[in-house]
Amino acid sequence: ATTEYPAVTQQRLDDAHKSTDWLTYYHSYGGESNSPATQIDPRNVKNLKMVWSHKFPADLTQGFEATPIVNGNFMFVTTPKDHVYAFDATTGKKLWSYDPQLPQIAYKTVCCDVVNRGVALYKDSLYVAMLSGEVASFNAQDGQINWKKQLFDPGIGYAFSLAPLAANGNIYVGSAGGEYGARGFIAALDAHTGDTVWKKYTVPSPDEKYGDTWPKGMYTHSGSPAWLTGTYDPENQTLYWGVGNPGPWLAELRPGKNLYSDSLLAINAGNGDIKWHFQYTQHDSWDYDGVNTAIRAKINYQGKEYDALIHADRNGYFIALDQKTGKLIYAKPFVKTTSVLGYNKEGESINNPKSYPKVGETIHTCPQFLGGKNWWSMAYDPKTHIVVVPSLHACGTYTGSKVSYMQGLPYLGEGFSIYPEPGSKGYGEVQGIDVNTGKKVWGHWSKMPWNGGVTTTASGIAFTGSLEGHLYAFETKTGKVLWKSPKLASGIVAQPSVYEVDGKEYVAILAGYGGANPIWGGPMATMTKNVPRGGTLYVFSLNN
Ligand SMILES: O=C(O)c1cc(C(=O)O)c2c(n1)C(=O)C(=O)c1cc(C(=O)O)[nH]c1-2
Ligand SMILES: [Ca+2]
Repeated sequence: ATTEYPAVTQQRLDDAHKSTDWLTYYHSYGGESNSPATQIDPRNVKNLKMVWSHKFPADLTQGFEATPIVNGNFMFVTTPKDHVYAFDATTGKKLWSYDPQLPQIAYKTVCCDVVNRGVALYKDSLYVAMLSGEVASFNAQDGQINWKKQLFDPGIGYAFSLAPLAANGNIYVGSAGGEYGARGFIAALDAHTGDTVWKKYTVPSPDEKYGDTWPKGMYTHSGSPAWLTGTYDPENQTLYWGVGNPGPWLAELRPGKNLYSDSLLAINAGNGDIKWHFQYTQHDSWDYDGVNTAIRAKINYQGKEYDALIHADRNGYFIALDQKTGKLIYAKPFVKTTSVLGYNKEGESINNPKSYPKVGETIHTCPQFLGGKNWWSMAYDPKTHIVVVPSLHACGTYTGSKVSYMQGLPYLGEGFSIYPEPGSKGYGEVQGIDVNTGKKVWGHWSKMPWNGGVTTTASGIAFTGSLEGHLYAFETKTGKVLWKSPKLASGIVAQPSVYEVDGKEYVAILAGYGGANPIWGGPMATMTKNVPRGGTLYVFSLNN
């Protein structure tokens, strides 16, 4: 029976890493995507059975990318085109749903499918950011709208694709639009009223610090979006938020380091001030968005303890940074890397001059633009100090072309193609990486790309789904396949969530192939053309 909605207090969010709910995008503020649940363990996981499923309207044929968010026995998911659904997490009974019926213009400047990655919860409310530029607050219990705010006009270059982050009375969002030259921003809205508390552009204006890392006048159409949810340290109220690719893609048109493109920002959550930055890729010409999650982790590297941030970058490096200073601890390639050759003592990327395309010229480099890993959440199990990373082994060509900025139109100046990384056993590899060394300890290969996010549990399991449509349970420590679900109705590009209600543990996953790969993947997309489309939510549990 559906009960009263339990308020998501700040205390519950601060303690979310210890919770068997799934209250926030990465389960916890630290970004671990690691549940303390242990009822499903490596021995009994083979007995998992589907307990309920929900098929979404058949006209939603795009990518289902949301992580199911669970509070008590309420589960919330979003679908392509920003529909919101609330279910009873134990029975699948639909409690309420909302279709914003976005106008066509809302889909105009969306680079990589009309996706939504999920909701944020705070107190009695639920928050969604939409492709149209709206951020909306709902009563989580019944779906009544509290407020709606428009942060930008649809169709001019911006979109929201991310799940918002809730902390200390604020709702944090970041913009997409790197492929349209839309100058990126991160904003804090008052959770109660929706009023903007602060808004910070990711590219400084000429009079601000680092404004001189761009040619004069370019900052107004500089890309550098912030399209994935950041992580957070509640103790010193610092956000760790990634910034995407600079615009246009063709670096030749914008001499300089182009800060803060492809960087991690440590941000004062109260006022938006930048405490430090680390630029993963300077002067990017390959769409190596630096938005991928930076997980807070205690590591021991070469005999020294660090409060670190660990991150698998699009540029192919697995990176550990010092949380306090943003200084580089290590950077180790996890796929073949020929654009960025390494990092110097100052922590600057050393870029291969031969990997820069010029107008009318073609270069080959690795990884290609979707990166060694795209936005797909990795999961970190502190007990084994292993992080499980969905990686992509692909290289490609880039050809430079002339481009000028036009509001609302693509701003690339490059054409591109994709081919398999020479010598690799497929496009996809789920990797177990020991954060104390930065080195791979196991790999599970697949011919097709692996675009599913990962969730680990305290019992030593890593759950993640394949494009073939199977949810897998790997042993976190060894990569051994412990269980594989029957083939689901579509391929998986979302992250599972794990939760308990009334002492029973469940695993939830959205199947519904889509996202960037089928749109931009060329031959890599062609090999996935038989993956059926359409979204279904599946929930598994032990039959006891
Ligand atoms: O620069 C940007 O603003 C931006 C936004 C997004 C997005 O919002 O989904 C993607 C990308 N870039 C991108 O480069 C990319 O590879 C990508 C993949 C996906 C996806 O959902 O599968 N989104 C995006
Ligand atoms: Ca991009």
